[in-house]
Amino acid sequence: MTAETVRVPLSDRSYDITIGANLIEQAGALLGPHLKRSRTAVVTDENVFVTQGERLREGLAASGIEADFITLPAGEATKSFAELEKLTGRLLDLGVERDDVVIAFGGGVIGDLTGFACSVLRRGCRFAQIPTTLLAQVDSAVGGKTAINVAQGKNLIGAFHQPVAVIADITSLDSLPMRELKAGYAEVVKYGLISDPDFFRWLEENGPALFEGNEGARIHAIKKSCEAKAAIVSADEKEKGARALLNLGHTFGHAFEAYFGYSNKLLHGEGVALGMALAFDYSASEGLCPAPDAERVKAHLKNTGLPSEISDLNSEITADIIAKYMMQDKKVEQGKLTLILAKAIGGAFIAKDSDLSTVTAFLKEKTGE
Ligand SMILES: NC(=O)c1ccc[n+]([C@@H]2O[C@H](COP(=O)([O-])OP(=O)(O)OC[C@H]3O[C@@H](n4cnc5c(N)ncnc54)[C@H](O)[C@@H]3O)[C@@H](O)[C@H]2O)c1
Ligand SMILES: O=C(O)C(=O)C[C@@H](O)[C@H](O)[C@H](O)COP(=O)(O)O
Ligand SMILES: [Zn+2]
Repeated sequence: MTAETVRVPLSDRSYDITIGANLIEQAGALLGPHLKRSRTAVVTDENVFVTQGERLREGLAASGIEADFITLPAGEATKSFAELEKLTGRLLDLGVERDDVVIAFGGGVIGDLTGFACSVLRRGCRFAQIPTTLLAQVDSAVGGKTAINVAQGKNLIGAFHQPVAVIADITSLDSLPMRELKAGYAEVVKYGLISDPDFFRWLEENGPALFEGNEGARIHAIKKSCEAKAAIVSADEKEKGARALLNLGHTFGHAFEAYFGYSNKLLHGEGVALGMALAFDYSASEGLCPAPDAERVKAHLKNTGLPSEISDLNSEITADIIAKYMMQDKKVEQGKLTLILAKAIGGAFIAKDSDLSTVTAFLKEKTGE
């Protein structure tokens, strides 16, 4: 099967996303043109190192590139100040230079942390993304948002820093646990819900094939997702406008992730799934979206095994706690919430000046308070 390429056009920061099977074996050939010397640092996590590390070492060595691997703990808690400090120290100890290309090899946690470290290392060094989760292949490896989490909220300390290349090897997904695959799928569904009802319908029909490992279905879903994200990012790199649409479900979802302390009680994609369900329900409750559309969204998430109601979390969270975290969202303007709502499946829009008390009342109904 030949590889597909999606371009992210961003003037002098443009890059290609290469999507296909067995690309890790070709990593040296794909990244070689970006490297100024035949040595690189690879940042990864324990699980990826064990399941995929040797493939990458050999894929680089095949082109004469030597790699120093830095292996971090797996999981969301790694997107922290403490790990950032350790990682930048290790990259400096290795003598990584501004013109070097550090490779982020893993899921969104590794990509976001490594990208952020590279944005500040010697005031900015280059990096490439080799995403190994579905979530990272369809979303986090693309677009240049990098960040760590803090107690106040998700991704609150970060920078925009674009990679020089993205290599999405679908065969890396073969070792990914099903729960992670499903969490990543939530971000795929997001693109259908934002602006592509036909793609949402395709997912309703083909989601199961994707989970069963059908290569064609995986490549199609990843390519469609990357095309959608590339179009939005190239039009609005720094989220001054339309890029906020990519945040569908995130103002709610990030609040739940922060409440659970960035633990594996709730994965990012699971939070996004629940957040999108709430965004559609809230839109319906405000008379903005037909109720059957909200029901259809929730049914698809539920059938996939993703959370679609707050009660699915089995927690003591209250509407006020959710609202407190929501107010830390980066889209807040002059003390007012910005939400991504929908007028239909495929009809998401940006709602500035969203009223916190109306949202809190809606959440109270949802939590049963
Ligand atoms: N920058 C962005 O635009 C953006 C977009 C979406 C999400 N994110 C961020 O991405 C993060 C979530 O990313 P994620 O879902 O990839 O989580 P993750 O990076 O924690 O990876 C999920 C789990 O899968 C394991 N893993 C990864 N690849 C594997 C493989 N091929 N085989 C076996 N195990 C593997 C990891 O070790 C980890 O345990 C969140 O922090 C979220 O905020 C960022
Ligand atoms: O790329 C974007 O823009 C997104 O919003 C993609 C999201 O899926 C991603 O989770 C992002 O990190 C959230 O952005 P944030 O600005 O709310 O932290
Ligand atoms: Zn996300």
